[in-house]
Amino acid sequence: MFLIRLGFLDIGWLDVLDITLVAILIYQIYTLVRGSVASRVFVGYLFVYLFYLVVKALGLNLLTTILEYFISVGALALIIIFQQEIRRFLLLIGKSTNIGNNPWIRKWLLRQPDLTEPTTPLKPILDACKMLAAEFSGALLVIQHNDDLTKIADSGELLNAELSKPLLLAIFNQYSPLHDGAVLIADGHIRAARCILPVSDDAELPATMGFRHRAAVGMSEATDAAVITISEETGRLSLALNGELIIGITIHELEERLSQYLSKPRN
Ligand SMILES: Nc1ncnc2c1ncn2[C@@H]1O[C@H](COP(=O)(O)OP(=O)(O)OP(=O)(O)O)[C@@H](O)[C@H]1O
Repeated sequence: MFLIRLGFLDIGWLDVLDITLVAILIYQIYTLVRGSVASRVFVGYLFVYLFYLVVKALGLNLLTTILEYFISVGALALIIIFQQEIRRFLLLIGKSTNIGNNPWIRKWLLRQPDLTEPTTPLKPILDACKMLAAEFSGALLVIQHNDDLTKIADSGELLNAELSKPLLLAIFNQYSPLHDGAVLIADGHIRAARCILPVSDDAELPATMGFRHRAAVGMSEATDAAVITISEETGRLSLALNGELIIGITIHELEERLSQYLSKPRN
């Protein structure tokens, strides 16, 4: 059944639905890559594709073949260039469709057990953060969740020490040889210090945010770890989760968010 007839074009309900869905998809991709270097690549690729459609419609066979080859190789290149954006996009979909995160649904519909306390005790971390923030000591703390962070640990100095507030304070003391970079915490242990984290190229981060904060966001984009930063300049605490940075979080809020985020199902 046709909805509109535009000259030789018959547009039906399905075509309208198709065009709307493609428009929403392109808009979502655009908002994800907006501001980054990848956005220029995205717009460039879109233009090449539109040019290809015109060339094909005109019946220019040689140019169509060349562009087809370019577009198919380009699709592979796009996946590599947009790694971070694709990951963010899938995480977003995964998060918004993960009904299993709702405690009521977990318990009564999925018949899954309750959530346990995080495997890493939060008290030493929170106490250390409070003190470091009060002293304006810069710090970067990565708390492992489910993803394997061996590569990150290997980029720094392996410690495998019991997690404690005094040890965290000693590491982030400005005279400590371990204070630069990030500390990696997993299963109640400080696995490593001086770790190097991936840096985010998110153009929407405030210009005042330096590399410590960009590294926190980058790490939370690339993995499911929770990352805490303490600013050396302002003493402000921030928390990065799934690529989002919560700037100027209070200790109380930090505790709530961490214990909720790091809780795992009881076996
Ligand atoms: N990629 C990274 N991985 C791990 N640590 C990093 C990384 N980039 C920066 N850092 C740490 O952050 C420290 C401070 O960096 P910078 O001053 O650029 O950050 P900032 O976000 O402005 O933080 P602050 O508010 O504390 O100044 C560096 O000395 C280093 O210890």
